[in-house]
Parts: sequence; structure tokens; C-alpha cells
Amino acid sequence: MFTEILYDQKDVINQSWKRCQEIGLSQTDPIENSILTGKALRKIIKENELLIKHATTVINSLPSNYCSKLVVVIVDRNGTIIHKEGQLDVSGSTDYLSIGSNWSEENKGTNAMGLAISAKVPIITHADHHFYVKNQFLTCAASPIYSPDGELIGAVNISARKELFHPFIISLTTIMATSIQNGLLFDQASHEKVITIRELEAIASFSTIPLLSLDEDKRIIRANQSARQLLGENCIGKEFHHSSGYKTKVISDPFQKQSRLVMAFNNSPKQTTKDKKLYTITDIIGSCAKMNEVRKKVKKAALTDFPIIIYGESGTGKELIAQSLHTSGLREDKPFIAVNCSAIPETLIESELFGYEKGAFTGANREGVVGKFEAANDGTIFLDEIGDMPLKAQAVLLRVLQEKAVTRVGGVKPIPINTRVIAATHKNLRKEIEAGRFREDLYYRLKGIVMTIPPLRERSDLIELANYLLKNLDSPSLHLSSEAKEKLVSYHWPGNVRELNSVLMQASFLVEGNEILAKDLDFETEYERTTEFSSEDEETLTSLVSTEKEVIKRTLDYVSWNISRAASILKISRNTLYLKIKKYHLQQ
Ligand SMILES: Nc1ncnc2c1ncn2[C@@H]1O[C@H](COP(=O)(O)OP(=O)(O)OP(=O)(O)O)[C@@H](O)[C@H]1O
Repeated sequence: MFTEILYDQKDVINQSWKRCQEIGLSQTDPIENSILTGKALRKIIKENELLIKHATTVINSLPSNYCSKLVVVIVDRNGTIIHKEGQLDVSGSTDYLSIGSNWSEENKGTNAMGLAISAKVPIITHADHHFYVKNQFLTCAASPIYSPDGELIGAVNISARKELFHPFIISLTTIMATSIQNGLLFDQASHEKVITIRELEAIASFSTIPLLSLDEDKRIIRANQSARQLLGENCIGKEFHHSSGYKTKVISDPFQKQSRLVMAFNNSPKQTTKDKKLYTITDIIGSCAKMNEVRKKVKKAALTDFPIIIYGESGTGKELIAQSLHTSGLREDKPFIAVNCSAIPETLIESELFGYEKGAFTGANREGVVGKFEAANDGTIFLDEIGDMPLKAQAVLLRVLQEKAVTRVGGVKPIPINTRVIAATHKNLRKEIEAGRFREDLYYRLKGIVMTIPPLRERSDLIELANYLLKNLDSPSLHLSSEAKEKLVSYHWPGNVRELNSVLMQASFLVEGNEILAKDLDFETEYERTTEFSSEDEETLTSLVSTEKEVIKRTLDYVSWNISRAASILKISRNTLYLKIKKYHLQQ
């Protein structure tokens, strides 16, 4: 049994021995035994305070007689022992495995702690697996410990005299490492939504609970090791989708309670604004005449309650302007609610905008739901992509604007609404009216002040904006060479500021040194693909269009029509994806 269990680890141990020999260690030499003490020790203990706190909790949960013949230690990411429980049954060597000693492979030769840190695997080193003869009386098992962000932060190790070897000791260190990780995750995620996930077909293969912490946009902020095994090591920062073959259970969700409270009772609006970090007027960068004009209009319009229509191509900053209008105005402390009008399915438009009472229809949330208008009461509602709103939905919207009240689906009592309305679109609404796709009466309800955001290619302050965006990337010392500036200025920027940001991000990754050269600027072909084709050969055009349609359909089907996920796979914005679904009449 013993050899079987250790078989997989043989390679790891052999390679470790090889490294020890390569760096000139000799099995019979005295072992390096310097020990950190005083200020230096206090410093690393302070740095690892949280790790020690959670490790202590886990160790204390072991039966009290457990540590009588073995010792449990925690090492930091460099292999230094920062916590110890129990004593080794070694006569004359009471300070074996003492706090402050370093058990990295370079110092102590092949050993479980050192290997758990360097090879990042749970490992047993038994008897003569240890490189130094002096350590061969030991049997040790260690498992690495990761932070909720997936960084290796240390290891938990159990050691005993070799006669006390038990193969299951490695399971114990692994369970302890997982418990410590979960403790850290819960600690750090106390204000976040934490869920556990189960892959439908693979429940049995994972013995520990996969835990995720999500932010309000359902992005993964933290994940324990089991969750990363299921979702991939690079899952942090990605959106999590309940639909993709996982069963989930909410463990704690303080922010949902909070936002429900805000939405239902509207009694903590300052927090809503702060939580969502809305843009303010100082975030509008650019000093060209057209942007100065926009900024002037924003300042003036913010102090009124007139409805506003913002025109501008995709990525020009319409939402930035809408948020700045809100944060510069009298409703600054009240909610700002954005609605993507092209994204709401016709059948759900009323429940989305008006909300619904409990039990209003099959599948409805049991507690009922607050609609967008009610959530935006006293604040601002931002109707994005208004030009893409289906006609039926337009009729519903018109009703709210006329009546200044909403009645929840399944409810009877009209709720008065006092909301500032800001709409935005990349379409010419006049033309849409002429084509019969937009209601004229709605247009006049929405049209108070009109603002047009210039496309980036018409702005003379492109380099100023580029410098600002560069500064906001992680490397503030980066700057543009004169050829790079010329290349930026001569490009036509179909994706506007959003595209500029992504080109600079890519350049900051490609650049060698601090100066971004023209060759580092890689313009996105995706934008080329999404622009209209005009002078193409008709056959090529048809085949390109049908290929695009096919790829989009296949991707949507693959992710069960999860729009965010499909957009992320296709590397286009959600809005662009909605436009394409519409253009190609794609259906689920
Ligand atoms: N003048 C500006 N100054 C600073 N950042 C800007 C400016 N204009 C746009 N941006 C940035 O560009 C990105 C796109 O802006 P935003 O989402 O407001 O565009 P949009 O017109 O609403 O796009 P879409 O129509 O595709 O939703 C954001 O990250 C925004 O912060």
C-alpha cells in the first residue's frame, strides 16, 4: 500500500534529490539551521497573521490527543515555519521543526514542506525520501495552501517519527489546507456573495466544497482550490454562469440583502451611488472643442430635470455622460438605474420596467420584484440603446412616462414615479420614426435636451485621451513614441474610446521597455468585421456574412444563449451581439 501511494510522487521526490545534488548539498553534511528570531520573525508572523489565525482554528479542531506524538506546522510561502503545535517525540532534539527555521528545499534538502511549496502538490516524504540522513527518522506529509485569489501562501505539514507512518496523513493535511483556505475565503468575502457549486456530472470526484465569491456583476472575485479545479485556474475575474452545468447554493449573500433594501425602500441611496462608483464630470477627458461643448451642456443640463437624449456611436462615452449628468445633478444621492432597452425580451418588458407582485406568474420570484422605474424612483433611469427597443416595449415605456406611475404586474396599486429620464442611442431616431420603427409620441416624450458625443476620429484630443487611459493602466511610466502617436491619430476608430482603451491595454502588454512604438499598436480586427462592408466582392460578402451568422448562432447555442458569455467568447460587446442577433433574426 505504502509503495502504491507513493508511486506517483516518486518523480517529484527524485527530481528534488537531483536539484539538491546540483546545488551541492551532501546527505551527510550538517543541515543549515539558522533560525529567524526577534524583529525579523515578528515581521513574517505579522505578514501571515490571517493564515496563522485560520490555521490555529483548524488545528484546534483536531482531537486533543492528536498532537501528542506528532507535530503540525504551518510554513509561509518561503518555507519558514510560522506556527507549530505539538512536539516531536525526539530525545535531545526538542527544538526540531522550531518556529523561525526554514524548510525550503535549498536549506533542508528534500522534505515535505519544501516540496509542497516548490512543486505545489500534496506530498509525503517518508524516511529515506528525505535527502539529509539526519532527517530520515521522520515521516512527513504536507499540502500547499492558497489564498482566495489563487496565490500560493504557504503549506500545512504534519511530521512524526517514521514508525508512526500512516498513509492517510496526507488526506488530513489536504483537508486542513482546504479548511484554512475556506476560512480565509469566508473572512475576506464577508461582504460578498459566496456560493458553492457542484458540477452536475462530477459531484463524486470532488470531496471538498467548491466555494466562489461573486461580485454584483456575477464576476468571480475569489475561489477556493476545489472551485478552481472545476472552473480552471484562471477563473478569477471571469463571469460565473449558473446555467453552465453547475448546481449552486448561496452560502452567504450580504450585499444582495443590502441592495434589495436599497431597491425596495430606497433608504440608503448614498451607498448605492458609492457602491457602483458612478462616473462624474471630472472623468470626462478631452479638451477638443466638441468635448468642451459636451461638458458645458452636461453641467447645465444636470441642474434641470428635462429628459435628455444622448446620441453617439458605440464606445463614445454615452453611459459616462449619463452617469456624469446624474452625479452632477440634484439627484446625485439617489439611485442611477441603467436599462439596456435592446436586451429586454418583449415578453418580460412589463415585469422588468414595472416589477411584479409575489406569485404574479409561474416562475416568478416568491417575494416579488421591484421594477426598474420603481428602483430609480427619485433618481435617474438611463435608457440605453433606446433606438433598438421593440415597438411593443416602446408602448409600455410611453405609458410610464405619460402616467408617471407604475403598477406592478399582478398588483393593483399604482406607485407614483419621480424619475429623471436619460436615453441614449447610436441610431438616428428621426430616421427610425420615418422607417416606422420608433414611435413619434415616445420620441417627443424623451426629447428635452439633445447631446451628441463626437466619434473619436473627429476629436482633436485623441492623444490627450490616450495618455490619460495609459496612465490608468497598471504601468504609469509608459509613454507613446511619436510614430505611435501618428499611427493612433491616423486610424479611423470604429470602436471609439472603448477600442482605444483596448488597443492601449494590448500595447502595454506587448511593449518592451517604457516607450510604446507603432508596432505595439495592434488595431482590433473585430471592429473591422463589425463595420458595414461596402465595396466587397458580393460573393465574399455573402460568405463572410453567413460565416458570421453561423459562428454567432453556434456560440449562443453553446452557452445556452447566455448573452454575456457569448459576447465574451466572441470578443464583442453585449450591445453589438444584440444588434447581430437582431440583424440575423437569430432565435433560441
Ligand atoms: N471622454 C472620455 N473620457 C474618459 N473615458 C472615456 C471617455 N469616453 C469614453 N470613455 C471610456 O470608454 C469606455 C466606453 O464608454 P461608454 O460605455 O460610456 O460608451 P457608450 O457610448 O455608452 O458605449 P455603448 O453604446 O457601446 O454602450 C468606458 O470605459 C469609458 O469610461
